[in-house]
Amino acid sequence: MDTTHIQDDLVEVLITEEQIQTRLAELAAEVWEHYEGKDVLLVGVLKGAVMVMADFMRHLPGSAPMDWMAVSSYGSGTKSSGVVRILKDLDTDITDKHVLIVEDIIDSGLTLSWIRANLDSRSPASVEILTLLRKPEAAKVEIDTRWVGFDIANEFVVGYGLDYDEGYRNLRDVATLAPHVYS
Ligand SMILES: O=P(O)(O)OC[C@H]1O[C@H](OP(=O)(O)OP(=O)(O)O)[C@H](O)[C@@H]1O
Ligand code: HPA
Ligand SMILES: [Mg+2]
Repeated sequence: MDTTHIQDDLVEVLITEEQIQTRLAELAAEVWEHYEGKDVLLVGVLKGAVMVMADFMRHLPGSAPMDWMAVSSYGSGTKSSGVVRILKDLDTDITDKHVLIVEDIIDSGLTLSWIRANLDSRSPASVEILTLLRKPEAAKVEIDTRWVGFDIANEFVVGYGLDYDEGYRNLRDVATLAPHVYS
């Protein structure tokens, strides 16, 4: 394990742990109201969405199942390759189910637009998207996203599940990474 202190590799905290929790609680209330009387399956996208899923679902007032897909498009760099690979598929048959995709970030949008098309092809009752972060200036494709936690500037961020080269996911806040780390 790297024993350098994580804070030394950061430029600035953009969103604090407290801000994240407050926003996730608001979103959970909206989502619960939206699906009133319906069963919804939460689909997380590994690995980045682990923290969002864990905290978001605990703000829901009632029970909801979760499932996971693992895809990768970023590898070890800071730019999306645009080539999405399924590393792990859902365990659940989503035919006729209401699906809510839970994501950490929409950057270029390439990953989610691919996932959404893939899930749509399985004849679910509905598919909606919730993302903690979105970078409007980085969008390469438009994505219909019903719930967004925070719109952020077009900078590479880490923490709260988001990695650079698999590191920094355990940072509790969302922060910008110092260029010395990746240049
Ligand atoms: O909108 P995009 O430009 O496609 O980028 C967003 C995707 O990139 C990251 O995943 P990554 O491929 O790094 O996998 P990870 O979640 O395991 O870190 C992130 O978690 C999103 O899934
Ligand atoms: O800004 C980012 N940080 C970490 N992972 C990412 N995947 C897409 N954008 C980002
Ligand atoms: Mg990543």
